Amino acid sequence: MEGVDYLRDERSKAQFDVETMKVAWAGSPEAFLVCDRMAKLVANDPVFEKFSKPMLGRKELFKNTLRKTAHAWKLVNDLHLTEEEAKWLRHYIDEPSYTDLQWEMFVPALEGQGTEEQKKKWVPLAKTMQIIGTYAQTELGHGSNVQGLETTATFDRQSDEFVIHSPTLTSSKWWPGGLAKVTTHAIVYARLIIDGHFYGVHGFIVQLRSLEDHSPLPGITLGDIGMKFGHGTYNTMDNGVARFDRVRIPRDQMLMRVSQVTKEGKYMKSNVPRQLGYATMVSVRQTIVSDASKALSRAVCIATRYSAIRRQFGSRDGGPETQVLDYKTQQSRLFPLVASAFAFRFASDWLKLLYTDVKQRLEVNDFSTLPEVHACTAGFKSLTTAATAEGIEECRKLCGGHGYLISSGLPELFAFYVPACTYEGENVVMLLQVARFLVKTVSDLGNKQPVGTAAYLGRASLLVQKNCVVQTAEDWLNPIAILEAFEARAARMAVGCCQRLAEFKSPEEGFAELSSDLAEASLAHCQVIVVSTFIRRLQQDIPGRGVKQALEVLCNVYALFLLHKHQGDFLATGYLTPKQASLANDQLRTLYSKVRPNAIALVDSFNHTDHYLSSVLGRYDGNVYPKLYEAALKDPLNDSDIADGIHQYVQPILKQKLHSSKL
Ligand SMILES: CC/C=C\C/C=C\C/C=C\C/C=C/C(=O)SCCNC(=O)CCNC(=O)[C@H](O)C(C)(C)COP(=O)(O)OP(=O)(O)OC[C@H]1O[C@@H](n2cnc3c(N)ncnc32)[C@H](O)[C@@H]1OP(=O)(O)O
Ligand SMILES: Cc1cc2nc3c(=O)[nH]c(=O)nc-3n(C[C@H](O)[C@H](O)[C@H](O)COP(=O)(O)OP(=O)(O)OC[C@H]3O[C@@H](n4cnc5c(N)ncnc54)[C@H](O)[C@@H]3O)c2cc1C
Repeated sequence: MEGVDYLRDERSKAQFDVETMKVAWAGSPEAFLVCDRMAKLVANDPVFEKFSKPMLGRKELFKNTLRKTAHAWKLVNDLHLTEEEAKWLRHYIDEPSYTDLQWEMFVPALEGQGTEEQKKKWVPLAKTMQIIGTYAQTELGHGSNVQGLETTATFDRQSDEFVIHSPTLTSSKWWPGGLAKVTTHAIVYARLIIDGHFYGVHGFIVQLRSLEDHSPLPGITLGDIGMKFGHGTYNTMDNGVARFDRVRIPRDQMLMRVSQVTKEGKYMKSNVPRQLGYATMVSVRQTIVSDASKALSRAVCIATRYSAIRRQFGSRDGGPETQVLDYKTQQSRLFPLVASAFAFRFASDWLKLLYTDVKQRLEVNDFSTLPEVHACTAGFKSLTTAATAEGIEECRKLCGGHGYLISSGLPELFAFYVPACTYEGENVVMLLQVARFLVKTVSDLGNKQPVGTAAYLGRASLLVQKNCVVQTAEDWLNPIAILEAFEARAARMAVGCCQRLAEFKSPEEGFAELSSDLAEASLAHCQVIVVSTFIRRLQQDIPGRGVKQALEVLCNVYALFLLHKHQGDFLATGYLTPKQASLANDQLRTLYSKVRPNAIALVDSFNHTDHYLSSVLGRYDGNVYPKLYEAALKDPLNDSDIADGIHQYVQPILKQKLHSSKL
């Protein structure tokens, strides 16, 4: 049999209806149709070809992306695509570009932090791409500590302008996407100074380049920050540096939803919290969670298909060898990642609802749920990006040596993905934000009953006393048992940290000293929410033959895999006995056997095109070896039998006269 037959055979074993699972993955029939249409539009358009990318130099990579982005914008207009469709189009083109910043950060920052008047002026310009903007917050010297930014915006009462200035080398804006060569405008975050007084960091709309000839405006120095990790992925993007030498902008270009500066130079605070200035980051963190499920689904699709084709050992009497997918070790590394992709997908759907709700509330100045939403977006961002980055690397290893080839699609996916652990809030820094929320919630338990995602902490006194009642491996299939185990572990970790915090001279000192434990407690809290979201999703109506059952198996795999991975926490906090932890692992092994017949169908449900996967190993048709060979032959080194440099550098060595008899 060939790879093609192996996958056909695997598909015939599926115990659920793949077409309905595709809809469950996409979120709704409508969402499925949009994704499917956009994926095919990109896959069938030769402009979006990407197999030649690994061979391109930096300048060609960048220009190639400009060309694709221009073509995409033409399609958006010619085909009258909606914003949602255009977002999917960008996603499937699969190349970081300035438009990511334009649509994911510049427009949301204008919409979220601008006044009605500002939005009326700037948003239409941005949405029609008459201006192209980026989000210029991070500096050479500070990224995580936003309040530590050094760029200044000094109000000049006489001219009714702000003077944007970079006073030090470390105040240079550093990293913003598109800043180096493309963007005409930026939201520049700077310390506001009026009459020598500092009023904190605010966003300012600054024009960077002439709209006539694209040259930097006077006083502005722009450049690229250099090549980044990997080759053809983030180097398509011109992440940039900007320095401002007393650049003047009109007063009405300070984003004034949160606070205003009057013509007279009076600083006025609205009745909105200053954290609203961070709202764009909350919005993007939410998108990043959704992107995690997409990136992980892509990696596991490649690794699962290839694992069904790859055979090693186990041949008897000349019969076929064992598919590596049948090895329990392969399953125990791969299936939890398949389950995680689904878990993150459902978590991101739920987070989107939470975010939509807070957005509506913020519009009518209801800020009550902002701390919880901030904690959730920050925590989920951290949990999902860390797990996805690790998961992609695991998938590379699951593909053995071939996983290291660029043609496997995995090295470039990894290089593209890993910065997600850093941008939009470094992952550990984000967990510490969750920790602040947890400590506040637990410390306030006597006065205030927690709600929403923290509601379980309201039962903390009970959860720290109760013990797990599981007696058999089957008991671990009960969602109530699973959820209580996660809640008890998280509550015990949070309460334990709070008790120890009280032993320090000051809360700040305690927080700093216990920050590792607090980050672990935060992760445990986020896992409660992801697991409970998966469980709740399964309580909804899920149509299609066997779809719900297949998802139930994955939900249990996800939860019990986490329980096994973190069993140290579960045991140390005393909720579980070693016997119960071991029963969970027994159940996990049984669950892997249930995933096995559905493995290929599950990854088919992601509906990824071969173009999107850009992987010879993950091809839908399974024709791996001939195509791997074909891809190798296309390498420029194979253009001739005698490569450049052989005559010059190798032959002289081969033909040398040896002088020493010892050699
Ligand atoms: C690929 C995916 C999708 C889109 C792609 C788009 C673009 C392409 C890819 C990458 C682009 C990348 C862009 C960027 O990276 S932009 C730069 C992002 N930078 C950061 O994320 C900086 C992280 N740092 C911070 O957010 C803050 O400095 C930090 C939260 C760490 C600290 O804030 P602060 O200095 O104000 O101090 P605190 O005293 O800790 O906070 C006060 C108070 O406010 C609460 N808080 C903080 N942040 C928020 C928020 N966002 N919303 C609501 N509330 C917030 C905080 O918890 C404190 O509360 P309390 O404890 O009650 O006092
Ligand atoms: C590909 C990419 C694209 C980007 N795009 C943009 C963009 O468009 N616009 C923009 O403004 N920025 C952008 N950034 C910058 C990005 O937002 C920052 O790099 C990020 O916020 C992390 O900040 P930092 O680099 O200062 O890291 P640091 O904060 O210096 O982190 C270094 C280490 O210190 C630790 N650390 C920091 N603070 C604490 C603390 N309080 N407690 C414990 N540990 C701590 C971190 O955990 C980390 O291990 C981008 C970055 C990348 C990689």
